[in-house]
Amino acid sequence: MAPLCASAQIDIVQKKTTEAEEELHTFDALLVRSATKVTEELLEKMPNLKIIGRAGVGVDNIDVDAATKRGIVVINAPNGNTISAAEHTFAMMAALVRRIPQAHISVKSREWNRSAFVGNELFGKKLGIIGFGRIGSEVAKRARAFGMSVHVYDPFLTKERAEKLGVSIHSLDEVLTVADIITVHTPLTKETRGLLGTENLAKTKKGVYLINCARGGIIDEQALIPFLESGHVAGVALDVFEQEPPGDHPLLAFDNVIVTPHLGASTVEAQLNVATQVAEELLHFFEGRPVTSSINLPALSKDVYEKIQAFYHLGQKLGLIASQFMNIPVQELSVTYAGTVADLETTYITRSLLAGFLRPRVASTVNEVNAAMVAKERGITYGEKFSDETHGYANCISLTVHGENKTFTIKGTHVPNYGDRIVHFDGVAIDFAPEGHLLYIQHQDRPGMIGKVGNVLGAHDVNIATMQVGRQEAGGKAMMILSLDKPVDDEVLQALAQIDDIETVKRLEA
Ligand SMILES: NC(=O)c1ccc[n+]([C@@H]2O[C@H](COP(=O)([O-])OP(=O)(O)OC[C@H]3O[C@@H](n4cnc5c(N)ncnc54)[C@H](O)[C@@H]3O)[C@@H](O)[C@H]2O)c1
Ligand SMILES: O=C(O)[C@H](O)COP(=O)(O)O
Repeated sequence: MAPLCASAQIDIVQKKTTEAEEELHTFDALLVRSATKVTEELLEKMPNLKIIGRAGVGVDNIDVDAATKRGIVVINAPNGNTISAAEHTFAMMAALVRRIPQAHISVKSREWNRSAFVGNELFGKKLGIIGFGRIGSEVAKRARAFGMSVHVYDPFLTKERAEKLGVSIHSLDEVLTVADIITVHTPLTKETRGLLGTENLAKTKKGVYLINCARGGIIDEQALIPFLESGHVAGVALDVFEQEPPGDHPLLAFDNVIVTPHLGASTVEAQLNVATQVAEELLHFFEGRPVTSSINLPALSKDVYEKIQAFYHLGQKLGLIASQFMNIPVQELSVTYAGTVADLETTYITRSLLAGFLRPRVASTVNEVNAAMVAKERGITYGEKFSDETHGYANCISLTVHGENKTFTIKGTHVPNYGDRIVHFDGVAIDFAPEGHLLYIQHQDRPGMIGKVGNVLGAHDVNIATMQVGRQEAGGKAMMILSLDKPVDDEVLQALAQIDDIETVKRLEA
């Protein structure tokens, strides 16, 4: 939190959401740990919210889809508590096989019963790890130091990474059947909920030990009961529960089930790490700098951000202008990158362009977080292409919009230390800055057109800042793009449209 406390721009309110009902609508940012449930209902009460920071890893307490729909960025602190969670898992493993909690209670009860607490060694045992990300791999390192062999199931794990960490990759069934101890380290998802349920528990070795320091529900708590009763499962260590707190849960009655109250990340070090990480990201966000640990935005490093920043702005302007020009339903946007921009992280630029395009069309907030989702909802598809055709510029972004019976193409370039320029507009080569109050006029290429337009605008007290003209061929289709000191109203548009040889007049705000 220190970075936030040091910022003069940030006011910090530290309360439970239920205690802040009256103020909820005022907050720009929300920082939470796992106990706060960020539901759609809560988000509805927070119309000002722009970012949610999870001071930890798991975001299963946050309705990320609902946040994305509202254009709210969700960030987490993905590695600040990894070591603490891995150490806690290992502490639970040792406690489980040596029955330390039970022995502790016994001695505290003034007993001295050494024969009741004969345990097992970890040395030489097969450890099954399900989910081999940050925590799973740290657990593996510690297991190897204890002389255990490590058998991993993770559908996304590469052979190279497994070899590097000295573990063997297996199918889920193989891990279930060979492991003496199984520890789960996946997120809680549709696929992992109940992963160790009746069917899979039946495949485990008789006398297996199980550990869940990841998320309640990965091991099905109800399914576990008969396996404990029969002695098939020798012991279970749980730091997390399907419902937290678990209340009077039947599992708590088993002597060989050892538990902690979701303490994996509860160390001084981990809390300092995650709080600092998420606070720094939050400040970056409000300073308009890239955030690197967003759940609902592609990751962007500072270096990459600095390179794409200019194109990000250009993309947004291309989308904005195209959307107003094509003020009809559209089905498809096609973006082509050429020259230096084609080598950059274009996903971000495309998202920005999409957000610019959608902004004049939707009432709700649309930004690079929810642009793809909003486009999908409205049946608009989009795609990226790459080309060598830069039209003589160092870089060129070309956007083609496909609507019913009409297609429109706009191309722009970014000139360092000069700015953005639109260099092609609806088939005509032109050169204007996509800024401010613009007026598009399509007309026949005849002498005197500029004067006539100037007269109408002058008569309505509208000052022209710049004027660019272009045409396909002499005497054919021609266009003017004017930049004005103030927006024009419908009366001015009608007066311009009445000039002979003017075919279309459109207001474009950029
Ligand atoms: N107890 C605690 O206090 C505590 C602390 C930190 C993290 N956690 C939890 O630990 C878990 C792991 O965290 P992490 O930082 O290692 O995450 P991670 O994203 O680095 O790793 C998760 C791994 O699970 C794998 N995975 C995903 N679906 C899978 C599936 N169906 N089968 C097998 N593997 C699958 C992924 O490929 C990934 O490698 C999360 O649930 C997190 O919320 C708990
Ligand atoms: O996912 C996590 O980071 C852990 O479950 C820790 O959660 P907590 O910080 O809310 O204890």
